[in-house]
Amino acid sequence: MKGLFTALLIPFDENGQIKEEGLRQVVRHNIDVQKVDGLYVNGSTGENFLLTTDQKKFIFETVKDEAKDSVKLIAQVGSLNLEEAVELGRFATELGYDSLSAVTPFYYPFTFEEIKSYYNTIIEETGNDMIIYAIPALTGVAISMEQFDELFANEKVIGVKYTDSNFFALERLRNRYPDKLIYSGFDEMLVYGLLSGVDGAIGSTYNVNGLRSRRIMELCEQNKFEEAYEVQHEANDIIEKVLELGIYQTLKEILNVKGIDAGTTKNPLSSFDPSKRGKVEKLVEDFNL
Ligand SMILES: CC(=O)N[C@@H]([C@@H](O)[C@H](O)[C@H](O)CO)[C@@H](O)CC(=O)C(=O)O
Repeated sequence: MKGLFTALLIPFDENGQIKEEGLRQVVRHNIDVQKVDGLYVNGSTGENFLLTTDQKKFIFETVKDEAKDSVKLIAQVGSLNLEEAVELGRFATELGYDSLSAVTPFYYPFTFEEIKSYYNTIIEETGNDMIIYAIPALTGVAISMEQFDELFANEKVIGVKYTDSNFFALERLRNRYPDKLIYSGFDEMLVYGLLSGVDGAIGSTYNVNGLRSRRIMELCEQNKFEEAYEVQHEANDIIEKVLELGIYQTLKEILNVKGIDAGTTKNPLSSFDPSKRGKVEKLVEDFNL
């Protein structure tokens, strides 16, 4: 379960329906061209929180059918509706997903006891492993070291997708839990995560920049940190432009420019502004995406 995982983009049509053939093309592109080690399915990048339960299930099913056992598969099942999270967890587990993941419950000011109960319920009801999806910037939920102690006390909690810029906390977590899986969640900080000893990375830009990101990982493994940092600079030139133009819209447009049917985003997310297509074509050319 170590290595480079793409947070999968999901192609939608103008009516918000999933484009199955496009989804299969995006899966194949990640496996065959970006050569990732795994896919993180129905995460933020997959616009998960805009979908119906049936759409989430269709995605789990289609991705598994296309990927088979060629890469590791993590199913993000987090939901404010715990019954839905359990239903999705059972469904993905029966499909053979290697682990579940779930975002910390958000919106309401949940206590840590409520958050812990949420994770333990999903694990008890599914029997699968769990990777905590911690993203304080979007959920407002920060997990303390002591709280990680309690979550990691459940041996089925195998790790955390650490999407935060607190590298002191990351270093302390790595030091405290050498046997748990820690994934870097911010692609623009991949090299710092690797320096902190993460076991892998999960991110959106690997849909289009997986090969360059793998290079950063390889250089860090070889202790060639200056060279790794140079490649991170290139990756961040791409990420800066992608963020400026709209992250998910632009990542999909890069794939569309390359002839992969990545469709569009789902309402209420706005679709890509076609007047900016020239900027995307230049990005693809300049960085050999
Ligand atoms: C909010 C968001 O999209 N975060 C991305 C990052 O890959 C992010 O897009 C990237 O670092 C650019 O900021 C991932 O952490 C999200 C992720 O793994 C997911 O799709 O669940």
